[in-house]
Amino acid sequence: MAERKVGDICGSSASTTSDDHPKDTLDLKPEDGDPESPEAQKDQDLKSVLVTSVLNLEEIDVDLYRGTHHWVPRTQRLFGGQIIGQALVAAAKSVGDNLYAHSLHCYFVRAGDPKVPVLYQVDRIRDGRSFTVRSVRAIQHGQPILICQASFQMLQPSPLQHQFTMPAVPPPEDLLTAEELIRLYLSKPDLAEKYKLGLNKLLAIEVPIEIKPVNPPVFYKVTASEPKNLFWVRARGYIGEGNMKLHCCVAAYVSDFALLGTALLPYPGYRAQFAASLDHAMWFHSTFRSDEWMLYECESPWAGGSRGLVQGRLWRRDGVLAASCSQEGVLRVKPVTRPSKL
Ligand SMILES: CC(C)(COP(=O)(O)OP(=O)(O)OC[C@H]1O[C@@H](n2cnc3c(N)ncnc32)[C@H](O)[C@@H]1OP(=O)(O)O)[C@@H](O)C(=O)NCCC(=O)NCCSC(=O)CCC(=O)O
Repeated sequence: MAERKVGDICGSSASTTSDDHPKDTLDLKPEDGDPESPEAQKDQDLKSVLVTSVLNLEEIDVDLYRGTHHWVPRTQRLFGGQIIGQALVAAAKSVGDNLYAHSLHCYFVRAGDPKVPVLYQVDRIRDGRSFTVRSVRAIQHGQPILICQASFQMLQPSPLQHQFTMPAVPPPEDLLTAEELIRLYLSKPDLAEKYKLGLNKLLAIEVPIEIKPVNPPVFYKVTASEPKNLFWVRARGYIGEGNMKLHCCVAAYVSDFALLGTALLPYPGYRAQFAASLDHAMWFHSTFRSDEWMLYECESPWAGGSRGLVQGRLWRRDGVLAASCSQEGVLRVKPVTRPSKL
């Protein structure tokens, strides 16, 4: 598959500036303009696999694209965030540079099969004066696995602007990554053998996202907590200024990671026997860089009927609310059996 510049993956480009009004820029150019320069090559080497692989769809026909997989959860059903991110890439292909993704709504209707690619069929629902809407069916074995609607808007500033306040948390520089935490636990001399296997399996997972939990879990120590979680997240590797639509696609991928588990936090006596996202909705509020640390604030306001509702807010480091998401998932649990103390 030919290497593509960041700018053309979503078919348009708009710089991700810190102000609220991204300026149109040309497609991403290596800093010194010489694509063969060591700096550009370094960027190319460091470029996030999310950009070079996961979100880099192959065009099969008009409004028909094919996506491949990079990382698959141990459940061996496709990661929901991958399907959402690829669907948004497909939707954005036929949307102009002057329009920005502002929301998406999806249903996961069948489990994705990691053994075959995913086809994305785009339906151009409407191109309005200010808003443009696309509908996308993610298809495998001739059946939809995801149905998604995405809406894009022209920039239309307004005097009505407000947001919640970003939670006060330590900066990412003061925290450890998930990998560093696992290595720290593995270094404990008294760690039971049975835990080492599980932790090493976690280390081996090549998730294209870096995560720094704000309140690091104490592995294998089961205590109930509120259904709330905070962690710093960013795409692994370099994406660069590039294309705001692409950063929204990466954020869509990131937003589904570790979100549903928030609903399980109050129930340490249970473990998920069957858990899967049923739907996912997302709203994009301002420009941001998905390859820079962002605070992901997750909470679950409700659970019941073998389902859990979880909500997330992605914050820029400067306190600007970048995106919000909501998701309901099926949560079928069973009691955790612990070895008897006797
Ligand atoms: C949600 C479902 C499963 C609903 O379909 P159905 O109604 O036909 O299925 P169902 O009757 O609910 O049964 C689904 C599975 O649950 C099992 N099942 C049924 N009742 C159960 C119970 N009381 N306790 C435990 N398991 C039970 C069934 O045996 C079946 O397992 P078997 O299938 O083994 O027979 C489907 O719409 C679907 O798969 N949608 C896609 C969900 C998805 O893939 N989301 C994104 C990935 S999830 C994600 O990304 C989260 C992150 C991550 O995965 O890490």
